[in-house]
Amino acid sequence: MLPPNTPIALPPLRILLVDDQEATRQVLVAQLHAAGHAVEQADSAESALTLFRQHAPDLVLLDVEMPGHDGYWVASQLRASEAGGWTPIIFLSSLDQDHNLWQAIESGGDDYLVKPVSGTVLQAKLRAMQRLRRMQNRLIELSDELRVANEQLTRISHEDALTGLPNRRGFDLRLQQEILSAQRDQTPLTLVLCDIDFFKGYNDTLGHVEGDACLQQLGQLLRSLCRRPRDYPARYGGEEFALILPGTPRSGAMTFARALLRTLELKAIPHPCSSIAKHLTLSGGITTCVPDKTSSAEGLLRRADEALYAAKSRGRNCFFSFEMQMDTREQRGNGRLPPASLA
Ligand SMILES: Nc1nc2c(ncn2[C@@H]2O[C@H](COP(=O)(O)OP(=O)(O)OP(=O)(O)O)[C@@H](O)[C@H]2O)c(=O)[nH]1
Repeated sequence: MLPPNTPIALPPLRILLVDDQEATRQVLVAQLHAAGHAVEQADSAESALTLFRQHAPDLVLLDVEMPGHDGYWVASQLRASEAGGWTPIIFLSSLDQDHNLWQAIESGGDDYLVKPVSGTVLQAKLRAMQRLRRMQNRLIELSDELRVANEQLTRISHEDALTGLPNRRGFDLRLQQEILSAQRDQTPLTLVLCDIDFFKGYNDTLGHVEGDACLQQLGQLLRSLCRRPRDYPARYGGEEFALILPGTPRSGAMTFARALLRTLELKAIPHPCSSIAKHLTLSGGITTCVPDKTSSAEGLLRRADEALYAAKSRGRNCFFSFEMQMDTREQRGNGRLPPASLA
C-alpha cells in the first residue's frame, strides 16, 4: 500500500499545444517537458488541424484567441474529424467571462483554464487527464479482448467438435451465401448430402468410440477431397455429411462423387457388419442447379435428401442425381474409370 501522498505513476501524455504566442508556448512547453510529457506545437488553427491528424495526440491544450480561425472553431473541427473517438481538449485563455467558458465547452472542449495558469493547477489537470487516458486505454484493451473472444465464439459455434468440420449452423450460413452468389453470377451450384451405410451396425459392433474415430477419419477424407478453395465440406448431423460445391455442374458433381467412392474403396476402412461391402461405404444425394429467384436452401436440401433416399433404395454405396437421372454406378457403366482423386 502506498503512503497517502505518494503520486501514482501515470504514463506521460503526447500533447498538442496550440497558441499563436511563442512566449506563452515556451513557458508551457517548459512546464510540460518538466512533467515528462511530449509536446507538439501549433501556432495557428490550420497547423493545429494538420498536427492533430499527423500525431493523434492524447490531449490538446488550446488557446482561444488566434488570428484567423479561433480556438472554438479548432475544437469543433477536431470533434467533427474524430469519428467515434474523443481526444480531451483543455482551453487555455485569458478571457475569463462565463460565456467564454460556455462557448468553449459547447464547441467540444472538456475544461477551461484562465491564463496565466499556475503550474500546480496545470499539473493537477494533466494528472486527471492521464488517469482518464489510462482508463480509456484499458477500455480499448477490454473491447479488443471482447472482440477476439466473440470471434472465437462464432468460430466454435460454427464448428463440429468431433470432426473439426463446419457444423450445421456454419453449413446453413454458407449455403445461403453460395446460393446468392451463384444466382448473381449465374453459375451452377452443387449440393451433396451423404450418409454412411449401416453405421448403426458399425457402432453396435465396434462401439461408439470407434464410431467417433470413423466419423473423424471420414471428415478428414472429405476435407482432403475438397481441393477448390470454395468447396465446403460440413458435418450435417450424426453420420450425415454435406458438401457445397460452387461452380460445379452436374457432370462435375458426378465425377466428384465417383472420386469420393473410389477414395473410400482405396482407404478400405473395415466395416464388420455392412451387408454390401467389407469396407465403409457412403450413399449420397446430389442436386445441381443454376439458382434463380425461386431457389432456396430448403428446396436444395429437400432435393438432395430425396436423391440420397433414392441412392439408399438403389442398394447404397452410390450417389444419385435426379438431374442426371442416374447414379454413380450407371455412370461407371459408361466405360469411364473413376479417378482416384480430383487433383
Ligand atoms: N459414434 C457415433 N455414432 C453416431 C454419431 N451420430 C450418429 N451416430 C450413429 O449413426 C447411426 C445411424 O444409424 P441409422 O440412421 O439407423 O442408419 P444406418 O445404420 O447408417 O443405415 P443406413 O443409413 O440405412 O445405411 C446411429 O446408430 C447413430 O447412433 C456420432 O457422433 N458418433
